[in-house]
Amino acid sequence: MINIIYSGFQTFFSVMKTFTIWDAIDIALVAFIIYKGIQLVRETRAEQLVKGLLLLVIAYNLSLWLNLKAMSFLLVTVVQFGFVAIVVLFQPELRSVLEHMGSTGMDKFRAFGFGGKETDNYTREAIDAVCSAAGMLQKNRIGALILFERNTKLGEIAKTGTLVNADVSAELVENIFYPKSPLHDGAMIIRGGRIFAAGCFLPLSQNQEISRELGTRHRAALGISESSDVLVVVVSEETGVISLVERGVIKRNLTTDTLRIALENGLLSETVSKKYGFTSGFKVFRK
Ligand SMILES: Nc1ncnc2c1ncn2[C@@H]1O[C@H](COP(=O)(O)OP(=O)(O)OP(=O)(O)O)[C@@H](O)[C@H]1O
Repeated sequence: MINIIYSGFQTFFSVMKTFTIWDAIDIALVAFIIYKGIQLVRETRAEQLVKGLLLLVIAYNLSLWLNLKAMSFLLVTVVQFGFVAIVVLFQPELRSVLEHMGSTGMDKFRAFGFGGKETDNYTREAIDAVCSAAGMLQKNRIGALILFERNTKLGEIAKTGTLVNADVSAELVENIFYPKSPLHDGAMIIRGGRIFAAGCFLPLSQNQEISRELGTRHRAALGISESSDVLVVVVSEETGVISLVERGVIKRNLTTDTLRIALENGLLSETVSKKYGFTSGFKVFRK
């Protein structure tokens, strides 16, 4: 036992002798990438996948160590074919992770004061208009689905509806969602503080854990937020409840004031208040 500990120390010190600053940077970089990877897949369907892959790797190494030839052959084959299957099955998650990486880079760019600010005034006006419209729609039990585009472009989604290209005003938002209006069915997209399109069709979320209380309007909001960095405001026709959806997570029962703060935090390059802690850490409503 003492011999083992002694040889362990010897190996450690011989490695440390050749240890340079570049090795430290190398280790720090790998640790950072692993940490970011865990952050990206946490609380997504991919979390289970990563756990499964880790189990496979452990099982493969065990089978090599125990010299179980048939078992290690089987595991290698599973991993090889499994890789292709993973890319196909988890295409939405992989896409979302890559898009998230891209938008995180963009956020950093904005945080240093480049770009973004010139649209803040339009966005602020759009937030005011949407919050005021949400209050009216809630009062009159009129359903609404409003997307605030951020870094992920929603041009393909806009094509499923009608291009509007108008300044945002509370009256126009209310008008579009008025039940007899031709564009009331579907979602409105706000790009750069202007109404870009309305009557758009969104992909529905396939998440089985979404509460059964939530119908297709809310599922559509969750669906688009799973594959993009959009912020979605939903007003329920049935209950008048105002919700905000971001990255597959829904926050329910907002007031127009808490909605405004959440939107400001999520959309403006200089946020006004972090008081409510939105737009991150939402809890998913489960069954
Ligand atoms: N895929 C979709 N893309 C865009 N809008 C959709 C989509 N599916 C449903 N909607 C909108 O949601 C409306 C139907 O809402 P439904 O009652 O099924 O959902 P809900 O989540 O229960 O909403 P509410 O609480 O407002 O009743 C449709 O009339 C349409 O305007």
